[in-house]
Amino acid sequence: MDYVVRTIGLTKVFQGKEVVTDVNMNIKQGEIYGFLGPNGAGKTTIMKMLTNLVKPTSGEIEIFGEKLTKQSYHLLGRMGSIIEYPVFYDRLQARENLELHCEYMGYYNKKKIDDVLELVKLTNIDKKPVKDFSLGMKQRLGIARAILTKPELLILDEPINGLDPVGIREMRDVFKMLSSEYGMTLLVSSHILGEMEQMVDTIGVINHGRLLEEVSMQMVRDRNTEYVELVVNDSKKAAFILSNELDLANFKVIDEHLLRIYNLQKSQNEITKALIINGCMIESITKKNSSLEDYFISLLNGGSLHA
Ligand SMILES: Nc1ncnc2c1ncn2[C@@H]1O[C@H](COP(=O)(O)OP(=O)(O)OP(=O)(O)O)[C@@H](O)[C@H]1O
Repeated sequence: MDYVVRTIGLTKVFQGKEVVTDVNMNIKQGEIYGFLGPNGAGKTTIMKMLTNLVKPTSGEIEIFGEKLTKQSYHLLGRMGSIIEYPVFYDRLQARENLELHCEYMGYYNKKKIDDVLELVKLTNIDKKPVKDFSLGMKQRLGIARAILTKPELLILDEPINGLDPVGIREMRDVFKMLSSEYGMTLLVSSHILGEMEQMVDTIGVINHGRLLEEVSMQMVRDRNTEYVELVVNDSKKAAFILSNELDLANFKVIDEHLLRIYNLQKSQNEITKALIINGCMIESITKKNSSLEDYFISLLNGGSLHA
């Protein structure tokens, strides 16, 4: 397996406080890797270590198979990033900011500037200084700048912060396109699960500086089974009917009124009928999906992701 990023025991201590602890993360070539965790979990600090903005206290970082050191300018040149808020020359226009970035990076191709502006859907911006941009527009401009030199690895800290739902969808499409068409590898952080779940291939869940889980999104989806929720007057009685009359075994009594039936092999009609005939009163019967949110929240020990 080719990994674009690997960290081994990555740890950071700020003023005696450990904010990143023994993180071993693995980002595969060409994937979109999502970093999920509440504010203050340590996402930004890890991203800063990956881009040499912060020095690790201990542990190692490998990027493109090479160990990252203070002198790794050649590795940094193959990366693009926005960490925390993108900073621009506020009184200049978007295009002027991008031209300056090209010069700074030793890269000049005016055609590319139009391409990236179009890609992030920043239009009708001529003559407007960046200081008049909305937060969403600044995010788009930041992404345009980060992809201008076609990096192989793109690191984006909360890139969809400040975007409206349409903007979020557009950015998601841009990220997917960068990964599928340009083979770019992306590391994207967010504290909102809903933003991540439709976009990433692998998710790394981080809390209190620890990587709690690194798992493919497909595996997470497979784990989330559908079930039928039954609200009845007497769940013990209902359980008896389900197993004796309908031969069902895969259900769970949650409390005295609530049951969940997994891997349903009978129709809801059959269940309702059997329960009623046998004298059990049904208040409701609903098909449900145990949400991804439940899964991640249980992972974070009941702590809310929306800090
Ligand atoms: N330069 C610093 N000096 C001291 N403490 C710091 C420094 N930078 C970050 N921290 C602390 O490290 C912890 C992790 O912060 P970090 O910004 O990495 O979290 P995060 O998951 O990115 O959250 P956010 O989304 O709020 O940026 C926080 O408790 C923060 O206060």
